[in-house]
Amino acid sequence: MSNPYAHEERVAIAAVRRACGLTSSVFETLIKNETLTKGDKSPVTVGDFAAQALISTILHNVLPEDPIVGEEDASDLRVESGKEMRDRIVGLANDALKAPLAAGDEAAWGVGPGKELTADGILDAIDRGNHPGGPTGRMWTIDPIDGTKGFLRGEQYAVCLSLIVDAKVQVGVIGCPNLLIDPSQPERGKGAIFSAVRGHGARQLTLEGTDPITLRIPPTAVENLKFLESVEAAHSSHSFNDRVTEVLGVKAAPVRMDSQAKYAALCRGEGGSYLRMPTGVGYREKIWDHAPGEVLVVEAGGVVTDSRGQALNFGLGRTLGENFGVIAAGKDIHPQVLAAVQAVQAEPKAKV
Ligand SMILES: Nc1ncnc2c1ncn2[C@@H]1O[C@H](COP(=O)(O)O)[C@@H](OP(=O)(O)O)[C@H]1O
Ligand SMILES: [Mg+2]
Ligand SMILES: [Mg+2]
Ligand SMILES: [Mg+2]
Repeated sequence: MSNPYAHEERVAIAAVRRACGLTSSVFETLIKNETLTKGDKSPVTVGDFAAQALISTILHNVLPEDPIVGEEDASDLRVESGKEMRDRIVGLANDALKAPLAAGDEAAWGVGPGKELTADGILDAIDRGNHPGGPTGRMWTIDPIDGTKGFLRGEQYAVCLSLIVDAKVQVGVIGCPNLLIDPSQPERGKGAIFSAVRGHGARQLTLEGTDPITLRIPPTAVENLKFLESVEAAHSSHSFNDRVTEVLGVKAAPVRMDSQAKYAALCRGEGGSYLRMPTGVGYREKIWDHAPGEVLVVEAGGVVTDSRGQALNFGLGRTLGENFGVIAAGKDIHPQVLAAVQAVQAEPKAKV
């Protein structure tokens, strides 16, 4: 069967690629007062807002009926105190919209020389990401910069976009400007895009859209895996992972990496398993933090569940609901990792 989402995938790759150009150039010039702290104390930069405006504008131009679940909203930018940041974001988003057409782009998508929006147009584009999510219909998720803390440290981050249809992720695209194209050939440089369509495989491309490689998670013995985990101890429990590592007899230390680059790394054979268990503060995982990664891993031959062994539910709204953690791994070892997680949970003093 031919790829039913070929058009959506092409648009998503073009939007993510353009947004990766924006975020890379923002990083070079980011200055201290260009970051806000949100209500949940997490950072958001001019890059996050501008990249969401850019991706949302392209989606709206190409697929105007599709709702968008975006991480950011423009309320802090609409007030007088937000003027300086607003002006900078409008400039950045318009520079990215106006940038020359790259391979795969079409002027009809509202990009290329001469394509600019007013400040209100940019703020409205950000706020089109206000869809509440839910169990039915089509919707896109945008995480314009996933791993904002990694972005600010100059480490890993990812531009993440997915199409969910009736609660199932059908298309996932993850752009990783700081990830090596090929870890075994560092001289090839950094910048990769990962893309998957349900039932139609997972691929890696360069940021320019060249050199496609099909992704397959290679089989690995459980004792040889290296868990992938967040850098930020507040985002998932490092001590829980340490206990799972002991229970499984895994020798290697975990690999810490920000953002959904972890899902991408897993797909090309790095690590073997991504474990994200809650820290116990009642945080609910957001759908945009997992939707593209889920379809990517499944299409690369892996399995993604929570700690009950159930599939993640993308139909509950903007979050995944009550937090039972996330376990992603190759098909062959997922059952063993899941069993070890459940064994650690059952220990009298589970270090969750
Ligand atoms: N207490 C918490 N527990 C789990 N995830 C959290 C969290 N606080 C924030 N996050 C999410 O963790 C994401 C980053 O994950 P990672 O640690 O894998 O890089 C953040 O995405 P953003 O950076 O897009 O805000 C944010 O949505
Ligand atoms: Mg954030
Ligand atoms: Mg995120
Ligand atoms: Mg983000």
